[in-house]
Amino acid sequence: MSLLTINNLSVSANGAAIVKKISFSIGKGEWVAVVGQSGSGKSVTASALGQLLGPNLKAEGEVQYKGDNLLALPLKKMRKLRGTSLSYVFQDYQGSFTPFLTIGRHFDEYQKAHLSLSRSARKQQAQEALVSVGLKPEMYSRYPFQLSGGQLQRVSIALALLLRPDLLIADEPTTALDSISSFKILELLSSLQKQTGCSILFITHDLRHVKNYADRIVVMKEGEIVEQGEKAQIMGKPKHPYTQLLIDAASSLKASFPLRSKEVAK
Ligand SMILES: Nc1ncnc2c1ncn2[C@@H]1O[C@H](COP(=O)(O)OP(=O)(O)OP(=O)(O)O)[C@@H](O)[C@H]1O
Repeated sequence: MSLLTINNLSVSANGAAIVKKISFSIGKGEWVAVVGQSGSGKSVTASALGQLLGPNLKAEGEVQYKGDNLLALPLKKMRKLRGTSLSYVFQDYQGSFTPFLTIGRHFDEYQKAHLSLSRSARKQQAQEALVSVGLKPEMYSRYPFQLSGGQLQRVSIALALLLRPDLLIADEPTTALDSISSFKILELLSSLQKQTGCSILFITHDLRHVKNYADRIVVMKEGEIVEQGEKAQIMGKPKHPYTQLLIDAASSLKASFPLRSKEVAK
């Protein structure tokens, strides 16, 4: 069953097309990966879904979610949906944190905006969320600069999933991390997806990040979808030469993917 359906989505900057009439859907509980090289329009597509485009960008088309076209939703309603229905994790996790606020304060601000819980219930919920992403509850009192990149990205994921959204949009969440931390984040997302049943829209330029996790793959090039389908078909029998190029690039990079979980100490 489809959770979100994108129909002829286009994004333009001052009349110049960046994303060109793309259509794909995300099923309930499905992990859909959007792959393509830098500049192919992946992030712009992800941002368009939650009305997060820069002021000079214009989106057209339809993004159907539970009977609404997200592109046409009044901003107030869209703000309510962000976090509760669709949530984001970004590559630039550092930028999502205010340096002089503790991790606990970040949770607190978010909880106060969306929930009506007592102070102690908020703290308990936040600490449980930290534990759910493999962090110690004591991290609650730390400042962002006292955490590693991988730990901070885990906090971003805990925050993004706090309100149990239907869809997590993960825009290159591992790009700024070393390969072992990246692997751990991918494993974490996979296990959280199983626990919560959320769908994941995973944006990446690196097909190695896709092969263990995605159900379906959408390949973008210069703002267009050149191919989409089940992972086995795309990886095993790509139809488009560009997809083959991405596969070749991924297999020529002898990095530490895929590692087995037990080889990676926590
Ligand atoms: N606000 C903007 N104004 C004008 N052009 C933009 C804007 N944001 C993005 N672009 C352009 O749109 C194109 C697609 O950008 P996008 O960030 O979606 O690429 P991407 O596939 O996510 O690349 P990467 O993997 O490097 O993040 C690029 O050519 C980019 O320069």
